[in-house]
Amino acid sequence: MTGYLDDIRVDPSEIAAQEALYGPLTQSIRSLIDAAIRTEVDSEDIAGATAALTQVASLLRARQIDGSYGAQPSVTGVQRSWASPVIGVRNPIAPPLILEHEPDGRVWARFRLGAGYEGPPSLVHGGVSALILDHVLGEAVHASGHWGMTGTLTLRYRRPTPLNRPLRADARIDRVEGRKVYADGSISDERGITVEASGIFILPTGYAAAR
Ligand SMILES: CCCCC/C=C\C/C=C\C/C=C\C/C=C\CCCC(=O)SCCNC(=O)CCNC(=O)[C@H](O)C(C)(C)COP(=O)(O)OP(=O)(O)OC[C@H]1O[C@@H](n2cnc3c(N)ncnc32)[C@H](O)[C@@H]1OP(=O)(O)O
Repeated sequence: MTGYLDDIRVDPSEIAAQEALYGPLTQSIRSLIDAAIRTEVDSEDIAGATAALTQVASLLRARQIDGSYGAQPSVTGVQRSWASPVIGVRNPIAPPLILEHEPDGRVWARFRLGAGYEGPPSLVHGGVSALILDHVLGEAVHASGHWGMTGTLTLRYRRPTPLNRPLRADARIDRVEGRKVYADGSISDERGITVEASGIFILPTGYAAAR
């Protein structure tokens, strides 16, 4: 059965080769998203860009996987995350976050969010903060040797989160109660915490714990 945690293994050098191939494409599309939001070129140039992009899309569509990215071959589950909207090497809407893991289980990342993540003018959209915190808390759960679906995610937006400034996300697990793992985290700017999160991640009925 295809499940949440398919574990299909491939050679790490193949993963590195794919990262080298797809990483620059993704970065180029990220830059394109920002360019499209902020461009002020005239209508002729917009029409030209639209035509060129239609061509690029049909080039990429010549051969595709069916449906979503899903579970792909991986040594560690890494490629399962390549379509992630938070860390995905193949997802241009991912900022992306480059996650660091501490020996004590804490997970953190430094990042910046630009024009594509705006909510209130010049500020980060609250749903984007929720997306990031969901993922980073989930990673802390996974780093602790558990895994689970997000059951409940509670956020407290303490101060506005600025666009185009250095930000940091942090997460750690608090405790494990049966199939439920409780995790906490935050997003901070240079002045301190802007958003706090706590989450309950639940191993679904019928699934085995990760390790
Ligand atoms: C994509 C997710 C995981 C994939 C893992 C893949 C690879 C791992 C690699 C890396 C992972 C790294 C990072 C993770 C990245 C991103 C995280 C994103 C996560 C998501 O984006 S995920 C999508 C949103 N998420 C859902 O789509 C959940 C939909 N939902 C369900 O799938 C079920 O609803 C479920 C499973 C939640 C529970 O179902 P169930 O049948 O297993 O649970 P059951 O009823 O038996 O309850 C057992 C005990 O949990 C309590 N309980 C039940 N529900 C609760 C709730 N909602 N909140 C708080 N407590 C709850 C009960 O009160 C009872 O508590 P008690 O034992 O004390 O009585």
